[in-house]
Amino acid sequence: MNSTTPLAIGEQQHVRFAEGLGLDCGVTLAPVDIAYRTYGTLSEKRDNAILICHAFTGDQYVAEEHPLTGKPGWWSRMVGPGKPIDTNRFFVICSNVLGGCMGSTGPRSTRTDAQGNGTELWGTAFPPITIRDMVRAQHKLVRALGIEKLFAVIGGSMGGMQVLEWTVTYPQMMLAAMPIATAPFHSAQNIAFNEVGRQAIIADPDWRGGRYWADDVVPARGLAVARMMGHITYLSEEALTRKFGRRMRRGPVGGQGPEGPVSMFSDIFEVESYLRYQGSTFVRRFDANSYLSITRAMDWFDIAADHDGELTHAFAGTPVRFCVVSFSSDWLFPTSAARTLVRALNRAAANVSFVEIETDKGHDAFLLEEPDFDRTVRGFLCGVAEHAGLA
Ligand SMILES: CC(=O)SCCNC(=O)CCNC(=O)[C@H](O)C(C)(C)COP(=O)(O)OP(=O)(O)OC[C@H]1O[C@@H](n2cnc3c(N)ncnc32)[C@H](O)[C@@H]1OP(=O)(O)O
Ligand SMILES: N[C@@H](CCO)C(=O)O
Repeated sequence: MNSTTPLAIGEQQHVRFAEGLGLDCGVTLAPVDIAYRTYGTLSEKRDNAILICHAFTGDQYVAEEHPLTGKPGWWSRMVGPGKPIDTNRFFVICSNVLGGCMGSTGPRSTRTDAQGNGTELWGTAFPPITIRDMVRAQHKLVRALGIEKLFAVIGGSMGGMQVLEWTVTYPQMMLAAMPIATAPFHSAQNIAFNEVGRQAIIADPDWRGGRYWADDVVPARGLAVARMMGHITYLSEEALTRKFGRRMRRGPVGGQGPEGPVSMFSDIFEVESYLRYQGSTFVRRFDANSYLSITRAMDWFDIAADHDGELTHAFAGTPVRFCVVSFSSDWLFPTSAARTLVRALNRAAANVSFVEIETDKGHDAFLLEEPDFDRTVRGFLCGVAEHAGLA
């Protein structure tokens, strides 16, 4: 098969675990639904599966048209026949995270009793979840698909947190790990940004104590502002300058625009218009209570805290092969955080390589065209496959 082979998309999309899932907070969440997509074919030996973990607002539509936005999958560039994560060779799984809003159990799911009856949504009564809870849910899915060992677990940003959690919780269940644009703990600055986003949502009168769905409204303004602020952190000063500089859509205050006098409240600069657009399109595809729940899960993430405060202990004796990737202009999950991780892995005598990609695109560079990054992903997977004797 070659790169023109049509993408083989699996039929399965959804699995329900009636017994539920024990969460870090002590609650058993039941039932638990996991929505997922698969691409490619599982080998007879079941040894070619790659789990892709999505970032904060991503979902399972990694390599196919998104059902709400109509846009290509968020990693269509990376996943497919002949692509760096080659579906001619690998069987790719991607599931919507626990707490998400694209089919997996989350605040927007109906809360059911033991008999499966229910009409109310979870909303803010949804129990607090952690990155480890997300990974436990993925682990159930992987086992339900009949896979005992994953070839690799790969993900960027919050997806990278899940990759790291996989390596410490289920190290025997995976050959390789590729944590991208991530960190072993969420920094004070990142928690601070998340808190601003949460407060923007909560301050919106349409949030209604988290019960907005009961009144058939959404806190659109708060959620859009949260995304606008978050989106700035996903880019870089250089990228914003390159894209927009100080370009204006409308003349100076007091002048005349196409719709009349220019108000100081208009989107005068192109960059403002861009952010407003990013905010408004986000509201159409994401749930505000999921935003609250998932940002908290990220804030709690701290691998060392669960291992006597020593990151090295988390990886002691790990059999996993790591390739850690960072991007030079990423100030949200900077290269320094990746180095902290790599140093701990080295001290644990882990098998680790580290690549910093030179780019001005900021944190979201992992979602964009970056030939060096593509080569890194392809090279690492090919190397591990050869070493493991994968056909
Ligand atoms: C890993 C995961 O799980 S995926 C996570 C979920 N998905 C995302 O986060 C994707 C959403 N994020 C993005 O699209 C990010 O902007 C990026 C950085 C990844 C994409 O970057 P780029 O491809 O360079 O797109 P860019 O940031 O320029 O945005 C383009 C959009 O802005 C619009 N736009 C550009 N300039 C302006 C402007 N001045 N005013 C209004 N709109 C504008 C474009 O029309 C385009 O709209 P479209 O998406 O409807 O086609
Ligand atoms: N832009 C991506 C990455 C953020 O970390 C997202 O929204 O999920």
